[in-house]
Amino acid sequence: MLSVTSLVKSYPTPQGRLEVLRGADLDVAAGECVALTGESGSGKSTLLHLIAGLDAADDGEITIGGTPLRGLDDRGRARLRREHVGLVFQQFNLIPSLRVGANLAFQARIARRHDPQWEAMLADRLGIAALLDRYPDQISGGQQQRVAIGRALAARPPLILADEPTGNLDEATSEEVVRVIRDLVRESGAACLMVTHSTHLAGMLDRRLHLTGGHIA
Ligand SMILES: Nc1ncnc2c1ncn2[C@@H]1O[C@H](COP(=O)(O)OP(=O)(O)OP(=O)(O)O)[C@@H](O)[C@H]1O
Repeated sequence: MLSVTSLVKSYPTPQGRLEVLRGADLDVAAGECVALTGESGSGKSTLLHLIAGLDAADDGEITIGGTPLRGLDDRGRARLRREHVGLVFQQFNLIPSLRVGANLAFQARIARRHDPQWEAMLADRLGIAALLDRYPDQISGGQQQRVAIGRALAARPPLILADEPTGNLDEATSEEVVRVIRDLVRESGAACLMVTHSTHLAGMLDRRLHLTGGHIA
C-alpha cells in the first residue's frame, strides 16, 4: 500500500542545509499498523508530511496504492490525499462551527463515503458517542483528539498517517485508542503508519520502524 524508497530531504538553515532524511526506505502492507519511533528532531513529522504530499522531497520515491507521488501535480496530490489518505496530526483542526457529529462525518462526505452506521460505530468505539451534538469548544482536548481520529477513519482511507495521535490522552485512553485504530486498520485492510514516542504503544502495533541518522533502522 505504501512504499518509500531512498527518500532524501533537507532544509535550508542559517548554518547551511540540514539533511533530515538521507535515503529512508520503508514499506507498509495493507492490513498492517506500523509504529514509527525516533528521537525528537529525527525527522518523523517530516517523513509523514512528505508521504502525505504536503511537502516535496529532494530525491527518492513515494508510492501510495501503486501511484507514485512524483508524477502528480498539486491537484493530483490533493485528490490522492482526499480519497486515499487519512491524516491524524497533532493539531486536530476540527471545524469550530460544526457539531462533533458533523466534524466526524466531514472527511467521509468529501471522499463521498459518508456512512452513518459506520460513523456511529466509530463514535461508540472511540467513546465520543454522547458528544455528537456538542461543538468542539464544548469538549476536552482529549475528546477533540478522538474526534479527529474518528474523522480520519470515517472516510475508510486505504492509508492512515498518524503523528502522535494519542499525544493528549492519558495512558489508559491512549491504549484504548491505539487498539481501536489497530483493530479497525486490520478489519478494513487499510495500512497505517503511526508516530509515537511510547515504546509501550509501539509494542501494541504489528511492527516498529526506528528513524535515526536520516535512515530507517
Ligand atoms: N521548515 C523547516 N525548516 C528548517 N528546519 C526544519 C523545518 N522543519 C523541520 N525542521 C528541522 O528538521 C528536523 C526534523 O524535524 P521533524 O519535525 O521532522 O522531527 P520529529 O522527529 O518529528 O520531531 P518531534 O518528535 O520533536 O516532533 C528538526 O531538526 C527540525 O528542527
